Amino acid sequence: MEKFVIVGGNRLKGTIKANGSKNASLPILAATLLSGGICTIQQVPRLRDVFVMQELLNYLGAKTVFEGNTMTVDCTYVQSQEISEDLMRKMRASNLVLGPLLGRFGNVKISYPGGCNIGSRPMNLHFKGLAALGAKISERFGYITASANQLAGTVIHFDVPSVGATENLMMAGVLAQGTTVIRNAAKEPEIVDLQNFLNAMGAKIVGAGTDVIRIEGVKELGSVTHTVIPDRIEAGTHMIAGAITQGDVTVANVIPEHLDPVIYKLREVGVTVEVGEDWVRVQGNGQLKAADIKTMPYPGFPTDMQPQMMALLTVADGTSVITETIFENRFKHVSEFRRMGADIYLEGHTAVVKGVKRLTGACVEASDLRAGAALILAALAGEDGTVLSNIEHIDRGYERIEKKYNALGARIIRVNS
Ligand SMILES: CC(=O)N[C@H]1[C@@H](OP(=O)(O)OP(=O)(O)OC[C@H]2O[C@@H](n3ccc(=O)[nH]c3=O)[C@H](O)[C@@H]2O)O[C@H](CO)[C@@H](O)[C@@H]1O
Ligand SMILES: C=C(OP(=O)(O)O)C(=O)O
Repeated sequence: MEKFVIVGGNRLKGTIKANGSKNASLPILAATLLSGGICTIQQVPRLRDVFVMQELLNYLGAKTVFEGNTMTVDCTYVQSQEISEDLMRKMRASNLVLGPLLGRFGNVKISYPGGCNIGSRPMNLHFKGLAALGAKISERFGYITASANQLAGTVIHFDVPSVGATENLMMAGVLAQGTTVIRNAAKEPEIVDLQNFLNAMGAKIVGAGTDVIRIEGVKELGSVTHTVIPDRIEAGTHMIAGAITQGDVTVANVIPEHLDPVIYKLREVGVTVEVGEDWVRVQGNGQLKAADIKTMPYPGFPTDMQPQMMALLTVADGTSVITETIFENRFKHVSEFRRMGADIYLEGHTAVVKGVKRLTGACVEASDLRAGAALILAALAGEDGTVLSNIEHIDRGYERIEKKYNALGARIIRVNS
């Protein structure tokens, strides 16, 4: 098992480049299953979840080549529409093959996906939407079977805006007969990227980025080359690395608008943030001030940045209130922060964080991807050394994060023990 040994106390300085977005790459790679040709996807991050998606595509009969950050996917000869439980359990985003396989082949059998333990993460909205398009859905022994001779467009209204359900429904709707309308759709930038990818393949979708998405069904989809958008969550994590170490960090390869919720919150906390065309620069200004946060669907403050922002607020002057509204179990990092000397009171969906002068080193565990990233940030600002275990969670979403931070002056060693 690998661990990180982190020596805190160094100010991070310099430029760090964000990779392509994990959460945009995964649905786009799943969407290649809809193509009768070869798709070339650029700026794909080399992450554990992406490798799992590649394994999934190969398992289904696709031919994939992943060189550098470009993945070529040929789904011409995809045959299988049934996926083993072992493979499905490797990540949450494996559920994104449901829509495209059903749309193209009219038949799919998968088990429930795995993924980070941050909440119950049901799939009822995916199933309700697909059933509204005419699919017959059944569940038996943990397996879900969906079938339809021909999906037919209709109006779907989500109870809550779900990113994954919006993506699955878009991918199922592109080859459906007639028009599919998704109301109360999720508005995340990764959904806009998926729309752009599908449209470049020949789909007719408008409205991604708003809460109404309209899809005119087409007969087939072709080949395309597409560049994935930069990862706003990775970029936001690096911004906090600059802020929490009172450093001076420029994050390159970003779409600043996607970072607005983080930029405005960091300014409220007293951090200087300069915004360029495709970069942001973060400078620590001495004292950090408390601020309240409520996670919300985009363009609200992202739940995927909540643990990292909590790390920053543990050392801010005053009391911050953090409310998690998206996932009911996304506070597992709190007990680990406490081991590092943080003063946090937890009640239900709310964490009350009283800032302390400094965190101390400790032996802590990453319970999930962003909790792990947040513990790195806390350790960078802490006194002494921290040993962080379960770092395989972090490798799901960050490509060699220790290498990037060490280039800015951090001291993080990956050890095997
Ligand atoms: C690969 C990927 O893109 N993952 C992101 C995606 O996850 P994911 O797509 O799984 O998250 P959703 O947007 O679906 O979840 C949002 C909320 O909807 C609920 N829900 C969802 C589906 C459903 O059928 N029924 C239901 O009730 C969930 O429990 C949650 O409370 O969006 C989340 C919310 O921004 C992010 O944290 C994840 O990083
Ligand atoms: C929760 C996340 O991812 P996933 O939905 O793939 O578990 C995340 O990226 O923070």
